[in-house]
Amino acid sequence: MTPLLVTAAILIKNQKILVAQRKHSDELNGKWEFPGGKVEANENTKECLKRELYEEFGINTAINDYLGESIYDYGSKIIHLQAYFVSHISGDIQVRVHEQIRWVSLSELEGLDWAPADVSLVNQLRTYFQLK
Ligand SMILES: Nc1nc2c([nH]c(=O)n2[C@@H]2O[C@H](COP(=O)(O)OP(=O)(O)OP(=O)(O)O)[C@@H](O)[C@H]2O)c(=O)[nH]1
Repeated sequence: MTPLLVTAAILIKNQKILVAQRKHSDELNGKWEFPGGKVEANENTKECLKRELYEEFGINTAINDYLGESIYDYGSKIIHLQAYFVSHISGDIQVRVHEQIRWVSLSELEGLDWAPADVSLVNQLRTYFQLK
């Protein structure tokens, strides 16, 4: 099975990280994730992330450093997540596709019910900021 390439945004403001909860109707039923989505045929990962953040929240962003990746086998599909640090450039956040969003501190990340593929990214983020 070919892994699906999916991007994820680490958007930090006032030392809080933006996290988003998938809809309860969704396949990952209310799990928390870093916003982003599937890379389309005509774009690279950074272009994908900018597009997804505009579609999901109506915001313009700049895509910065690469954090890392997580490859997770859900059984029916394999997700290859690639995460980047992102800056919010303009536009007020409108929650268009998620159940809700939250701004959480690094230490609060661990208490959320994450999509399984994201657990490794959360750990990488904590390591990046040397919380482990
Ligand atoms: N965006 C995003 N997707 C994730 C994360 N973790 C994770 O397992 N996924 C999975 O990766 C896939 C990406 O789906 P998506 O629904 O966000 O992407 P999309 O907007 O391009 O999809 P669509 O066009 O089908 O609505 C889903 O299967 C989702 O369950 C994450 O942190 N962010």
